[in-house]
Amino acid sequence: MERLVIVTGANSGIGLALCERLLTEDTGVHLCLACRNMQRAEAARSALQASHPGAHVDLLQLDVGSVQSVLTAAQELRARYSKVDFLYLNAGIMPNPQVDFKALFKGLFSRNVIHMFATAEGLLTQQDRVNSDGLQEVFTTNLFGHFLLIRELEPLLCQSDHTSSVIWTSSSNARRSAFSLEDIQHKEGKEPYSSSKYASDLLSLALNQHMNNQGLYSSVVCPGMVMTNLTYGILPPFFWTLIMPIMWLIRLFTNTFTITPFNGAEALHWLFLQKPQSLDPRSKYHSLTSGLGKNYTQPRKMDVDDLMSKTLYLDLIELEKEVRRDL
Ligand SMILES: NC(=O)C1=CN([C@@H]2O[C@H](COP(=O)(O)OP(=O)(O)OC[C@H]3O[C@@H](n4cnc5c(N)ncnc54)[C@H](OP(=O)(O)O)[C@@H]3O)[C@@H](O)[C@H]2O)C=CC1
Ligand SMILES: CC(C)=CCC[C@@H](C)[C@H]1CC[C@H]2C3=C(CC[C@]12C)[C@@]1(C)CCC(=O)[C@@H](C)[C@@H]1CC3
Repeated sequence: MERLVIVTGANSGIGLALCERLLTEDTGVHLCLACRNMQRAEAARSALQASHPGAHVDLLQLDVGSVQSVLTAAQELRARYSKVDFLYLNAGIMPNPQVDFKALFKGLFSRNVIHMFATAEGLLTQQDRVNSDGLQEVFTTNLFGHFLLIRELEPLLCQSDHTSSVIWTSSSNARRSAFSLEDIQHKEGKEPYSSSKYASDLLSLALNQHMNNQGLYSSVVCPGMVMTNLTYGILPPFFWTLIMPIMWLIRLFTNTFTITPFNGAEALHWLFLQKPQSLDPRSKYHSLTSGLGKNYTQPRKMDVDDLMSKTLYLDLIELEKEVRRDL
């Protein structure tokens, strides 16, 4: 039977590469590209249909950073479809990134150099802002908008005799110490990206605990270090041109430098082929590329605990009530 796959942030980078790979895997797949910019979404659909003539590709206007847009988009999805098989929560932002060059230089000569290049730990800060809903923009885009979307799509995701998969594009940059239950939106700190990705790891665990019995399964993925609009935004273009040979060299020493969106989409694609019941809710599934260019997926245990994940889940439900009240 035709499977319906919704991908947020599908017009570029890892999301678009995933769509290409899914259509190559299964020409019968029914894709829905959920994007904030319809011109870019149209361009993505044209590219997909050029390489896969006759592919079934729908478009949906969705800005996950806006509560009203999520509610409107979910209403449209409920009107269009009777069930959802895969929901890839992939849209994400890292606004105004700053690289700590002192830490980078120090790290280059430390024993942690591989870890530093795999996770960017201690290297990156961002400048967040408050959106028109009065919420932190990174938190809303990377986490809360997607949470709201799941809640709104429950009738399509949770059905008897049917399982559905929700797959978060998280990151190895997710770090417990960047996240606080006292400040889930990360209003205070300078690492909203890391905080939001750690929150998605926690939330995925909670979703499994609350919703497996309704047929919904959640997983998290790290695509590795991929050259996309998000990464190109971190340094000026001339700098990237300068260090690109170094990036390919680093790839020989670490399997986390997947570099191309096709490689980065490896674990997202791999999860499409698995039975959701067979997956480990406490593992993050990493896209990896060997020095010789072989792609593979590897589960790695996450640094998450049940109490934190449950508390975050309840806090998000509370926040959901508040934003609905304020609409
Ligand atoms: N690149 C990397 O090395 C890594 C990336 N990731 C994660 O992968 C995911 C995909 O990013 P990547 O492909 O790298 O980067 P891109 O910038 O290419 O893709 C991000 C996508 O998200 C969309 N998006 C951003 N904000 C919104 C919004 N408010 N509503 C709807 N769509 C939105 C973008 O749309 P638009 O074109 O309109 O901006 C774009 O399609 C992100 O979640 C990112 O955090 C994780 C680890 C590493
Ligand atoms: C090669 C030299 C000398 C400099 C480049 C340093 C950084 C710009 C680069 C090193 C590790 C990278 C990295 C990411 C972005 C670019 C780096 C900081 C990510 C943060 C991108 C988004 C993610 O989610 C992470 C998994 C990436 C981790 C590694």
